[in-house]
Amino acid sequence: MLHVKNLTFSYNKIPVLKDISFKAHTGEHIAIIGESGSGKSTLLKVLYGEYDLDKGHIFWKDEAILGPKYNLVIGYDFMKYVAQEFDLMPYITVEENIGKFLSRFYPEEKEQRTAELLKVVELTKFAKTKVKTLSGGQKQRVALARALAKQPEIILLDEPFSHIDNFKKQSLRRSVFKYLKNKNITCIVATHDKEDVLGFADKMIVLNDNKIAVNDAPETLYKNPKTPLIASFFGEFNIINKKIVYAHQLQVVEHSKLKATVKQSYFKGHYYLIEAELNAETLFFEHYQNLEKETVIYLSIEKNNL
Ligand SMILES: Nc1ncnc2c1ncn2[C@@H]1O[C@H](COP(=O)(O)OP(=O)(O)OP(=O)(O)O)[C@@H](O)[C@H]1O
Repeated sequence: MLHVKNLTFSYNKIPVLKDISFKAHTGEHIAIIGESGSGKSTLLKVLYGEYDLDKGHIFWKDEAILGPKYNLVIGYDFMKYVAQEFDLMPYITVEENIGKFLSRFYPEEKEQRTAELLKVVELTKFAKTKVKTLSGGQKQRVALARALAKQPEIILLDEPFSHIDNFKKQSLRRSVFKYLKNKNITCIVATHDKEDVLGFADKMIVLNDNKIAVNDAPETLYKNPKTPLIASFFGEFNIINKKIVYAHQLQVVEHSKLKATVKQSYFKGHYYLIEAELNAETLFFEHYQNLEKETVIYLSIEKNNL
């Protein structure tokens, strides 16, 4: 288990992370979310032992994770970290990069393991390609596979699919997260993308104002978003009568107290997102068809429609 206790960290004088405490059990998947600059990447780096803490402790099982003041070499064998900037070896092939840290003394095992990981990151076809000729997304996948090569007990992933196109992203995400679960590898993912969280994360930690605002199951937070920051992670929402109402919870009805005027319709695939004006405030709702500008409509809140 990863145990973070009252962690405070600052680069200079002002703390970027204040009094952070949480646990991650073996095999658990924890997502770290928060606005840009909220300290997600910093938290991962600190967990990896890249910096010394101002206060607090980090433990993996019984071992304290310590920063450079105590460790000549940063990092631990049981932990891998995939940063946003991946430092691969450009002049060797994809499979050589992945196999780099695997023992040469067991060539068959090395080959098998490399093939397994190439499959997980969907790069089998590129095994013999030199890394310098790959795209950003392909390089990101090599970095992931390389981190998994010597199976870690815990992996820290910073925006792991940010460079990967939408065609590949869904299946790759499923493949990588399924692999981590099957191997019981604890995984901490910093992300902006709700698709990395919903359906995969056991817990979601929201960083705000340098602290943990909430730490709970994504489903619980989605169904009962206590703050606009949490709701905004899941999608478009409105504040109506001081309550958070997702855009998809509003329905057009024949008559109601919520009378709005359509200002814009955005095609979103299986629905349209409609921007409307209600009491001089902008409001968003989802509708099955396009609505003409200046159409007057009435809305009702379907609280059960989550
Ligand atoms: N090496 C550094 N030295 C000084 N300040 C830093 C350093 N790295 C980050 N910061 C500051 O720490 C704060 C948190 O940055 P961090 O990169 O952890 O945020 P983030 O939530 O990961 O952001 P993003 O989502 O944009 O990647 C920011 O205010 C940033 O400017």
